[in-house]
Amino acid sequence: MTKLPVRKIVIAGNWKMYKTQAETQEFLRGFLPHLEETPQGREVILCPPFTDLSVLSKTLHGSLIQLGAQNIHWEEYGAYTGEISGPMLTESGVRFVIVGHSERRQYFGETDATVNLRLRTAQRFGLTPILCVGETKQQRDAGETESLISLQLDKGLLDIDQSNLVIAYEPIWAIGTGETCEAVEANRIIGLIRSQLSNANVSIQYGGSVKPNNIDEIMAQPEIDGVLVGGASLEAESFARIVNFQSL
Ligand SMILES: O=C(CO)COP(=O)(O)O
Repeated sequence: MTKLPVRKIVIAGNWKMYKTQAETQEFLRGFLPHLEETPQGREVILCPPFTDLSVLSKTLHGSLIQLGAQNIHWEEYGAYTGEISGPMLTESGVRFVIVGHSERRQYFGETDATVNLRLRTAQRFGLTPILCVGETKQQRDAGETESLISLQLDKGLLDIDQSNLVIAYEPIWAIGTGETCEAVEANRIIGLIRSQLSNANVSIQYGGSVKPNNIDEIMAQPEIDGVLVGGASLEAESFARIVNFQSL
């Protein structure tokens, strides 16, 4: 199957809880020159900690990079210590927001229901949510991968506009472990995810130990439209190699 041109290539760096503002400036000095070689039509997104957003939005103005956030609360404002709202993000130049990352589900009590609320709110404020789904090693070994992901999609995507959405398949056992899901297997799961969507043109990423040495093979898969990168997005040279992947 050939990739339809309407499915955008979306490459995002999830910086998690890494990089001060000074470290962010340093990263940009090394990274930005590489974007001159980036082929047209690739969406490049950086999702830094909140404190880096305004620095980045000033520096990145006019560049190819779009800004993403790592969380959004479902209320516009209120007594929600530690949370951040849609208007705060859009004011900082944010266009995308990661929702339902496995680290939020695992450590911060995120459920499919709260994921759905956050997705709705992101869209309400004109942001494009990146919904993360994926199974643990235990669930994979028990043969539950397909049913678990199907449930995450069913509940997460309730009443969500699929024309303004990115999905990331991130098998939890492949995150930060150096153990990548085989490209062919990631392609299979992403195909299954697509078959459950009402809009077949949603861009679907793979995430989990994406590195310069496996990016070309991953992006050669027909169902995979991009990547969500953790560790390898923190270093300018390695993220540049990923963004400038070569088509096989
Ligand atoms: O969680 C991830 C991106 O959201 C993946 O992290 P790693 O690339 O470090 O495995």
